Amino acid sequence: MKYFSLNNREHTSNFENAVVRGLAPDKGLYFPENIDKLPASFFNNIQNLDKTEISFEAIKSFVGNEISNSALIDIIDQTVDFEFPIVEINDRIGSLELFHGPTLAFKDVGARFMAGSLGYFIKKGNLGKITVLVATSGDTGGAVANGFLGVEGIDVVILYPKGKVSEIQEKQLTTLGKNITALEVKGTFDDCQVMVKKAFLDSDITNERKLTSANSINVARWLPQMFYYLFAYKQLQKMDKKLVFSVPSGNFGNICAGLMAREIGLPIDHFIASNNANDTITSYMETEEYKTKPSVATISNAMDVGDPSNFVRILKLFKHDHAYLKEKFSAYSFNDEKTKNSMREVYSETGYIMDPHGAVGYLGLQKFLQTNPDYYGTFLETAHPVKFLNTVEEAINNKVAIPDSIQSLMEKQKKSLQISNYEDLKGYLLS
Ligand SMILES: Cc1ncc(COP(=O)(O)O)c(C=O)c1O
Ligand SMILES: N[C@@H](CCOP(=O)(O)O)C(=O)O
Repeated sequence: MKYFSLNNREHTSNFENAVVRGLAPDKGLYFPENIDKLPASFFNNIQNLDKTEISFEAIKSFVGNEISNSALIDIIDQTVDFEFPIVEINDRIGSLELFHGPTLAFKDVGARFMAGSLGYFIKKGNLGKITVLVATSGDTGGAVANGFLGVEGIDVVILYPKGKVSEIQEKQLTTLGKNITALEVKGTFDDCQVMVKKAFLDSDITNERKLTSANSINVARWLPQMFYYLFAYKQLQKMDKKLVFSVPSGNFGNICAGLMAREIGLPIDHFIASNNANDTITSYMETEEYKTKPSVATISNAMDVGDPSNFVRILKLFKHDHAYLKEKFSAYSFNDEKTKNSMREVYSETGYIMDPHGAVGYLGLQKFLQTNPDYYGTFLETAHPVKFLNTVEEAINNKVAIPDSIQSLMEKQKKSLQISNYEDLKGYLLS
């Protein structure tokens, strides 16, 4: 499959090179040249397909013949070896739980698929050592650390904003050691993301080290996030209403993967980007003017993003047609108080515990359904509530059971290096 840079159509790449580079040489995000629709027979037969078969059909045209079918199936098998259930909240709303993987957040899918693909290309070719640079506002870091731990030929360097991730998130990305290094940045997630993108264009660094990204800018991190929308559809196919998904959004990679799943034929009528106080896209939908805003800290910290990377891909998917975008895509923002209230209400009414990100997704869905009675809605529960223990326990006024894996993680020693600016990052990468 051929990809091109969204900054300049002339910059093209195959899948392997897009994965190995992360970002195009002009700093643009890669986008597939062709998007093939899955045949109607795939959806008619979906009840008879398992997770690996569904994922393989969805991704194979994006990979082309660059990974052999049997290797691709192995990578997918290892990527989706946990459950993706939809839990009913009421007769109009379900929660698609994406937190049953090893780091308890939806990022495990993309991180594992990318680790498998990059590992395959390293083994096959003569690529030498690769440094995977990643910026995280909380969950990507842990998932990438876990997915790439011990992968031959890869060093991982994770940048995270100091004091702005939860205690469990920080432990997940700072305690593994081996080929994983965590850099604690004095600043916001957006600062981390800017530094990562700058490093790709810095020839002093790229002459010394081969760099790629494990953020959703990388097609191998972004595209497999389509899988769980298809798994969800398998569970929802029986519904006799139109379907809408509400996606708690920060960097917009997750919702953009859902929109790509729709593009390959998934019959989802509408998508909602549910945001916290970081409302760059909510404002864009009202004004049609894209104005980045400095990110503000919220209780749904992994969505504290002021300049979401993937929105350009969404505009491309909608061919820059604002009227078409508005018909199929809504964006709403909610503050922390509303988020906590919804966690409390849903818990007291149903006993279901939402994490703060899922709660923002729930709020967006609730708002949409108020004026759209002919839909059945699913919100994505993107992380396990235990990852935000204090916030959740305070909101529901009750204790959350802590899994054994988290108990032992909390006893491990955090190891990180402190950096303040780009020069510090450069110094580290050249050292
Ligand atoms: C728990 C959780 N929910 C939602 C998001 C937002 O997802 P995206 O950045 O793909 O919009 C993130 C971070 O990516 C997250 O970690
Ligand atoms: N919320 C993310 C931010 C980075 O998003 P990504 O999908 O582009 O990696 C996080 O948890 O780090």
